[in-house]
Amino acid sequence: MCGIVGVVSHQPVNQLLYDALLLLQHRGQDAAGIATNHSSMFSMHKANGLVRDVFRTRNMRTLQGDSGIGHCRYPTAGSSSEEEAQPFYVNAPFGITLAHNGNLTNWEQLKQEMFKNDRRHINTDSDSEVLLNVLAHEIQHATTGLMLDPEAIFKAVTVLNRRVKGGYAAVAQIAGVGLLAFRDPHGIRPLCLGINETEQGPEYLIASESVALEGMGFRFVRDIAPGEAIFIDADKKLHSAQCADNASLNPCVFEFVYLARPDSVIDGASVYATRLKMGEYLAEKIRRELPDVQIDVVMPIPDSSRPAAIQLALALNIEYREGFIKNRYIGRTFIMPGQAARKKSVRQKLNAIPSEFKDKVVLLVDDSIVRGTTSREIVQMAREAGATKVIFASAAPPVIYPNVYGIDMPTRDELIAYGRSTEEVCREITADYLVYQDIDDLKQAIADINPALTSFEASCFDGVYVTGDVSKDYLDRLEYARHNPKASTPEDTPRSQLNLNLAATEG
Ligand SMILES: O=P(O)(O)OC[C@H]1O[C@H](OP(=O)(O)OP(=O)(O)O)[C@H](O)[C@@H]1O
Ligand SMILES: NC(=O)CC[C@H](N)C(=O)O
Repeated sequence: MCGIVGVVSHQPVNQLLYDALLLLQHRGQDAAGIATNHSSMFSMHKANGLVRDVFRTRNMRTLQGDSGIGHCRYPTAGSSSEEEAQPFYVNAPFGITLAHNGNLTNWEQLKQEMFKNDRRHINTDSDSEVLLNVLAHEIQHATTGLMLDPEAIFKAVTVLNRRVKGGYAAVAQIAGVGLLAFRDPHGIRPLCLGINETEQGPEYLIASESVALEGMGFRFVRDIAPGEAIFIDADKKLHSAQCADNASLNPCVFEFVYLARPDSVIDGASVYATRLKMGEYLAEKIRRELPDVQIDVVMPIPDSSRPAAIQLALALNIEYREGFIKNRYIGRTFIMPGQAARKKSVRQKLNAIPSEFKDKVVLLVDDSIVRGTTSREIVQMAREAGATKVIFASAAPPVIYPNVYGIDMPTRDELIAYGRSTEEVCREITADYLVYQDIDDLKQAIADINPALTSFEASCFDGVYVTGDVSKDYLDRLEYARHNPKASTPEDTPRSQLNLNLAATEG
């Protein structure tokens, strides 16, 4: 779940892209990058770090042009090395830069195809570099001569959508030609379009979340449809086309649970409103499951669980208090690479106010329990602060399957609920009671806000992979690669493993 942004303006766009990335920082804290286009030249700067640390004035000065793209990264494929920071660039055809949010499930197979059939060299283990090369190859094929019209671009995206599997929302810029944005045919990752009417004509901003449009003074126009591509040409004229054979909307439920900012609206549903609803449904379950437990106070684990906790307290008519204070200078711990960094950060990030806990039965509400790093520490901290009983409630169901579409939960053994009953997880996190949201209630909480949303990508909870290419073998291989990082590149992967992968992705 990286943050992506693309803009076509009448003014220099460097500051606008920087500010938009700051608004998307919660989607990726590992690396950031901007590429701008000035006539037929690109300028690019990218590095590991937060947006505010990556760009210095001298870098900003070099980012010239009135259109460009930006990215903040949370790695899902490859590594967190600087070479894999985005945007990526290829020089042929025309010169293209690309920024991608999501994860391709067949990137290794595509990488091999690119090399063997298309003679394209891919220099990293990033699936996003593969996506760019597929796009470049298909644009090359769809074009004759030096003219590149919207029809050829949409044809290229149509073929790309047939070749590429997984979750992807992308913005790409073709040097001197225009800005392209596209969303995968299952509509897993979000992408929306905004407009700013000026005296010189309209300006367009495309971003992962609506918060980036509003924050930059653009008016939200609409979400980009699954399988749709939008192209804004050099004259700033917008073209759009459906580029998928069988498009269907299956937004990722984890965007609503945790990833997105609450003030964003994704696919017609306010993230904040869906989190309130999650709190309501969770309250009903607590009422059913713990009818005899006298709870004194409801507390959120800041930040993401706050709306659910507020509404839950209201529904149960229990006092809502903030017992944990978050250090606002520590980033989001779930999206940090490495378990050691995550563990250390929980206590640095959250501190308890003892008077709020002393001699109380507290109900702690979190948006989700993934590895259990946060909940384990938090329950202990609540007890140390004087709570007599600690009840833990999760606004999302148990996470038991890996996510392969852009959230870094790749191996089952990292997930605390994998292979454990609710009682066993409760024991692991040392809580007195543990209540998880039901999956149907989670989906309903989102559908209550936008009834047009009838299907979701909820694989980490229900094991249903909407792209249809993720088999048990595939997941086994992913785990093997995760546990044996040296063997994770196709060149180093044992032959048998590679065959397994190709069979899994073809099947
Ligand atoms: O079970 P775990 O693996 O610990 O993951 C779940 C936790 O991680 C997130 O917190 P984070 O600090 O990332 O973000 P937040 O401030 O937005 O809640 C989330 O809100 C949970 O508290
Ligand atoms: N979280 C994401 O969207 C990651 C994008 C891409 N797969 C990467 O690892 O850079």
